[in-house]
Amino acid sequence: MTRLSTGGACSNHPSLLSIMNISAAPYWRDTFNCYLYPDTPKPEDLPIVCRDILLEYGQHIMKLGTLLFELLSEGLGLNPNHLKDMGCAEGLITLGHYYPACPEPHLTMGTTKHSDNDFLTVVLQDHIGGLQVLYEDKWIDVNPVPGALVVNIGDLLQLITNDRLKSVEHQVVANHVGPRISVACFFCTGARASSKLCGPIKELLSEDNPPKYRETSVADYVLYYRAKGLDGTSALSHYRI
Ligand SMILES: O=C(O)CCC(=O)C(=O)O
Ligand SMILES: [Fe+2]
Repeated sequence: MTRLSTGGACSNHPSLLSIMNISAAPYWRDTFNCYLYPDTPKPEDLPIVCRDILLEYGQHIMKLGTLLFELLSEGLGLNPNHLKDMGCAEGLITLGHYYPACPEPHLTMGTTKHSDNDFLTVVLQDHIGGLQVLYEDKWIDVNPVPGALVVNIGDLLQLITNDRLKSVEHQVVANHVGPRISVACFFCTGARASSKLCGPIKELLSEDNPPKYRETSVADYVLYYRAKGLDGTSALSHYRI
Protein backbone atom coordinates (compact mmCIF):
# COMPACT_ATOMS: atom_id res chain seq x y z
CA MET A 1 0.00 0.00 0.00
CA THR A 2 1.24 3.48 -0.78
CA ARG A 3 0.16 6.55 1.09
CA LEU A 4 0.28 9.91 -0.62
CA SER A 5 0.01 13.28 1.07
CA THR A 6 -2.12 16.30 0.43
CA GLY A 7 -0.26 18.80 -1.66
CA GLY A 8 2.27 16.20 -2.78
CA ALA A 9 2.10 15.65 -6.49
CA CYS A 10 0.80 12.28 -7.42
CA SER A 11 -0.76 10.77 -10.48
CA ASN A 12 -4.27 9.53 -9.95
CA HIS A 13 -2.87 6.00 -10.08
CA PRO A 14 -0.05 6.55 -7.70
CA SER A 15 2.95 4.39 -7.13
CA LEU A 16 6.43 5.07 -5.92
CA LEU A 17 7.18 6.05 -9.50
CA SER A 18 4.57 8.77 -9.51
CA ILE A 19 5.58 10.04 -6.10
CA MET A 20 9.04 10.58 -7.49
CA ASN A 21 7.57 12.32 -10.51
CA ILE A 22 7.02 15.49 -8.47
CA SER A 23 5.26 18.26 -10.35
CA ALA A 24 3.58 21.45 -9.25
CA ALA A 25 0.09 19.91 -9.11
CA PRO A 26 -1.40 21.16 -5.84
CA TYR A 27 -3.98 18.44 -5.26
CA TRP A 28 -6.15 19.12 -2.25
CA ARG A 29 -6.34 15.55 -1.07
CA ASP A 30 -4.79 12.65 0.71
CA THR A 31 -4.82 9.29 -1.05
CA PHE A 32 -3.73 5.79 -0.36
CA ASN A 33 -3.59 3.06 -2.95
CA CYS A 34 -3.75 -0.66 -2.69
CA TYR A 35 -3.39 -3.41 -5.27
CA LEU A 36 -6.22 -5.87 -4.56
CA TYR A 37 -5.88 -8.30 -7.53
CA PRO A 38 -4.24 -10.41 -8.76
CA ASP A 39 -1.90 -10.32 -5.72
CA THR A 40 -4.34 -9.77 -2.88
CA PRO A 41 -2.50 -8.35 0.14
CA LYS A 42 -2.39 -10.28 3.37
CA PRO A 43 -4.82 -8.75 5.94
CA GLU A 44 -1.90 -7.99 8.28
CA ASP A 45 -0.30 -5.80 5.59
CA LEU A 46 -3.29 -3.46 5.65
CA PRO A 47 -4.14 -0.87 8.33
CA ILE A 48 -6.45 -2.37 10.91
CA VAL A 49 -9.01 0.38 10.41
CA CYS A 50 -9.84 -0.67 6.83
CA ARG A 51 -8.43 -4.21 6.58
CA ASP A 52 -11.62 -6.26 6.57
CA ILE A 53 -13.83 -3.85 4.69
CA LEU A 54 -11.22 -3.24 1.98
CA LEU A 55 -10.75 -6.92 1.20
CA GLU A 56 -14.50 -7.61 1.32
CA TYR A 57 -15.31 -4.56 -0.82
CA GLY A 58 -12.69 -5.66 -3.35
CA GLN A 59 -14.40 -9.04 -3.68
CA HIS A 60 -17.76 -7.41 -4.38
CA ILE A 61 -16.27 -4.99 -6.90
CA MET A 62 -14.48 -7.86 -8.66
CA LYS A 63 -17.85 -9.67 -9.01
CA LEU A 64 -19.55 -6.50 -10.22
CA GLY A 65 -16.76 -5.73 -12.70
CA THR A 66 -16.81 -9.26 -14.08
CA LEU A 67 -20.56 -8.92 -14.69
CA LEU A 68 -20.09 -5.50 -16.30
CA PHE A 69 -17.42 -6.89 -18.64
CA GLU A 70 -19.80 -9.70 -19.63
CA LEU A 71 -22.59 -7.21 -20.36
CA LEU A 72 -20.26 -4.88 -22.23
CA SER A 73 -18.96 -7.82 -24.31
CA GLU A 74 -22.51 -8.77 -25.24
CA GLY A 75 -23.34 -5.14 -26.00
CA LEU A 76 -20.42 -5.09 -28.41
CA GLY A 77 -21.75 -8.23 -30.13
CA LEU A 78 -18.94 -10.37 -28.73
CA ASN A 79 -18.92 -13.59 -26.75
CA PRO A 80 -19.84 -12.68 -23.11
CA ASN A 81 -16.40 -13.83 -21.94
CA HIS A 82 -14.46 -11.86 -24.53
CA LEU A 83 -13.35 -8.88 -22.41
CA LYS A 84 -12.69 -11.09 -19.39
CA ASP A 85 -10.61 -13.46 -21.53
CA MET A 86 -8.55 -10.50 -22.74
CA GLY A 87 -7.60 -9.85 -19.12
CA CYS A 88 -9.77 -6.78 -18.46
CA ALA A 89 -10.68 -8.08 -14.99
CA GLU A 90 -7.22 -9.44 -14.18
CA GLY A 91 -6.18 -6.56 -11.95
CA LEU A 92 -7.96 -4.36 -9.42
CA ILE A 93 -6.37 -1.32 -7.80
CA THR A 94 -8.18 0.79 -5.27
CA LEU A 95 -7.56 4.40 -4.29
CA GLY A 96 -9.08 5.76 -1.11
CA HIS A 97 -9.36 9.55 -1.46
CA TYR A 98 -9.76 12.03 1.39
CA TYR A 99 -10.46 15.59 0.25
CA PRO A 100 -10.29 17.94 3.26
CA ALA A 101 -12.49 21.03 3.48
CA CYS A 102 -10.69 23.76 1.59
CA PRO A 103 -10.68 27.43 2.68
CA GLU A 104 -9.91 28.68 -0.86
CA PRO A 105 -11.27 26.11 -3.32
CA HIS A 106 -10.83 28.38 -6.35
CA LEU A 107 -7.03 28.17 -5.91
CA THR A 108 -6.72 24.41 -6.17
CA MET A 109 -8.33 21.14 -7.34
CA GLY A 110 -9.15 17.87 -5.66
CA THR A 111 -8.08 16.01 -8.80
CA THR A 112 -7.27 17.71 -12.08
CA LYS A 113 -8.84 16.79 -15.44
CA HIS A 114 -8.02 13.30 -16.63
CA SER A 115 -9.42 10.08 -18.01
CA ASP A 116 -8.55 6.87 -16.19
CA ASN A 117 -5.72 4.64 -17.42
CA ASP A 118 -7.60 1.40 -16.94
CA PHE A 119 -10.39 -0.61 -18.56
CA LEU A 120 -13.20 0.34 -16.17
CA THR A 121 -13.47 2.34 -12.92
CA VAL A 122 -16.08 1.96 -10.20
CA VAL A 123 -16.34 4.98 -7.88
CA LEU A 124 -18.11 5.15 -4.54
CA GLN A 125 -18.56 8.74 -3.37
CA ASP A 126 -20.08 10.18 -0.22
CA HIS A 127 -22.71 12.94 -0.04
CA ILE A 128 -20.38 15.97 -0.45
CA GLY A 129 -20.04 16.12 -4.25
CA GLY A 130 -17.27 17.61 -6.37
CA LEU A 131 -16.88 14.99 -9.10
CA GLN A 132 -17.53 16.42 -12.56
CA VAL A 133 -17.48 14.91 -16.06
CA LEU A 134 -16.72 16.80 -19.25
CA TYR A 135 -19.68 16.63 -21.62
CA GLU A 136 -19.85 18.73 -24.80
CA ASP A 137 -17.10 20.99 -23.45
CA LYS A 138 -18.97 21.66 -20.21
CA TRP A 139 -18.26 20.36 -16.73
CA ILE A 140 -21.32 18.50 -15.42
CA ASP A 141 -21.69 17.68 -11.70
CA VAL A 142 -22.00 13.99 -10.93
CA ASN A 143 -24.29 14.52 -7.97
CA PRO A 144 -24.00 11.89 -5.27
CA VAL A 145 -26.92 9.45 -5.14
CA PRO A 146 -27.09 7.40 -1.92
CA GLY A 147 -26.26 3.78 -2.63
CA ALA A 148 -25.20 4.44 -6.22
CA LEU A 149 -21.83 3.71 -7.80
CA VAL A 150 -20.32 5.71 -10.67
CA VAL A 151 -18.88 3.58 -13.48
CA ASN A 152 -16.37 5.16 -15.88
CA ILE A 153 -15.01 3.70 -19.09
CA GLY A 154 -11.20 3.90 -19.00
CA ASP A 155 -8.70 4.65 -21.79
CA LEU A 156 -7.77 0.99 -22.29
CA LEU A 157 -11.38 0.02 -23.00
CA GLN A 158 -11.57 2.84 -25.53
CA LEU A 159 -8.38 1.55 -27.16
CA ILE A 160 -9.45 -2.10 -27.44
CA THR A 161 -12.96 -1.22 -28.64
CA ASN A 162 -11.48 1.10 -31.29
CA ASP A 163 -13.49 4.07 -29.92
CA ARG A 164 -16.84 2.20 -29.71
CA LEU A 165 -16.71 2.90 -25.96
CA LYS A 166 -15.22 6.24 -24.95
CA SER A 167 -13.30 7.02 -21.80
CA VAL A 168 -14.69 9.98 -19.92
CA GLU A 169 -12.71 13.04 -18.86
CA HIS A 170 -13.43 14.03 -15.30
CA GLN A 171 -12.11 16.05 -12.37
CA VAL A 172 -12.83 16.70 -8.73
CA VAL A 173 -13.20 20.29 -7.54
CA ALA A 174 -12.09 21.36 -4.07
CA ASN A 175 -14.87 22.35 -1.71
CA HIS A 176 -15.44 24.61 1.30
CA VAL A 177 -17.33 21.69 2.81
CA GLY A 178 -15.59 18.54 3.80
CA PRO A 179 -13.96 16.21 4.17
CA ARG A 180 -15.16 14.36 1.06
CA ILE A 181 -14.37 10.66 0.90
CA SER A 182 -14.38 8.55 -2.25
CA VAL A 183 -13.16 5.08 -3.13
CA ALA A 184 -12.19 4.46 -6.73
CA CYS A 185 -11.55 0.91 -7.97
CA PHE A 186 -9.62 0.54 -11.21
CA PHE A 187 -9.74 -2.57 -13.37
CA CYS A 188 -6.12 -2.59 -14.39
CA THR A 189 -2.95 -4.41 -13.45
CA GLY A 190 -1.12 -1.06 -13.32
CA ALA A 191 2.63 -1.06 -12.83
CA ARG A 192 2.50 -4.80 -12.26
CA ALA A 193 0.94 -5.29 -15.69
CA SER A 194 2.17 -8.10 -17.89
CA SER A 195 3.77 -7.27 -21.20
CA LYS A 196 0.93 -9.01 -23.07
CA LEU A 197 -0.08 -6.83 -26.00
CA CYS A 198 -3.55 -5.40 -26.30
CA GLY A 199 -4.92 -3.61 -29.32
CA PRO A 200 -8.26 -3.03 -31.04
CA ILE A 201 -10.38 -6.20 -30.93
CA LYS A 202 -10.21 -7.89 -34.35
CA GLU A 203 -13.93 -8.78 -34.33
CA LEU A 204 -14.80 -5.07 -34.10
CA LEU A 205 -12.68 -4.10 -37.11
CA SER A 206 -13.58 -4.05 -40.78
CA GLU A 207 -12.43 -2.41 -43.99
CA ASP A 208 -14.59 0.58 -43.11
CA ASN A 209 -13.42 0.54 -39.52
CA PRO A 210 -9.66 -0.04 -39.51
CA PRO A 211 -7.67 0.00 -36.23
CA LYS A 212 -7.36 3.49 -34.81
CA TYR A 213 -4.69 2.51 -32.28
CA ARG A 214 -1.46 0.56 -32.34
CA GLU A 215 -1.02 -2.34 -29.99
CA THR A 216 0.52 -1.68 -26.60
CA SER A 217 1.00 -3.53 -23.37
CA VAL A 218 -0.91 -2.38 -20.31
CA ALA A 219 2.46 -1.82 -18.61
CA ASP A 220 3.69 0.41 -21.43
CA TYR A 221 0.46 2.40 -21.42
CA VAL A 222 0.45 2.89 -17.66
CA LEU A 223 4.10 3.99 -17.62
CA TYR A 224 3.52 6.45 -20.46
CA TYR A 225 0.41 7.83 -18.69
CA ARG A 226 2.31 8.32 -15.45
CA ALA A 227 5.32 9.92 -17.09
CA LYS A 228 3.03 12.37 -18.88
CA GLY A 229 1.18 13.25 -15.67
CA LEU A 230 -2.31 14.69 -15.31
CA ASP A 231 -1.66 17.61 -17.63
CA GLY A 232 -5.19 17.65 -19.04
CA THR A 233 -4.24 15.92 -22.31
CA SER A 234 -5.18 12.38 -23.30
CA ALA A 235 -2.53 9.65 -23.19
CA LEU A 236 -4.52 7.78 -25.85
CA SER A 237 -3.46 10.15 -28.62
CA HIS A 238 0.09 8.82 -28.23
CA TYR A 239 -1.16 5.41 -29.43
CA ARG A 240 -3.40 6.69 -32.22
CA ILE A 241 -2.44 5.52 -35.70
O1 LIG B 1 -12.82 11.14 -6.11
C1 LIG B 1 -13.50 10.88 -7.10
O2 LIG B 1 -14.73 10.96 -7.13
C2 LIG B 1 -12.84 10.44 -8.40
C3 LIG B 1 -11.35 10.26 -8.31
C4 LIG B 1 -10.75 9.93 -9.63
O3 LIG B 1 -11.17 10.38 -10.66
C5 LIG B 1 -9.63 8.98 -9.70
O4 LIG B 1 -9.13 8.52 -8.67
O5 LIG B 1 -9.22 8.65 -10.84
FE1 LIG C 1 -10.39 9.28 -12.37
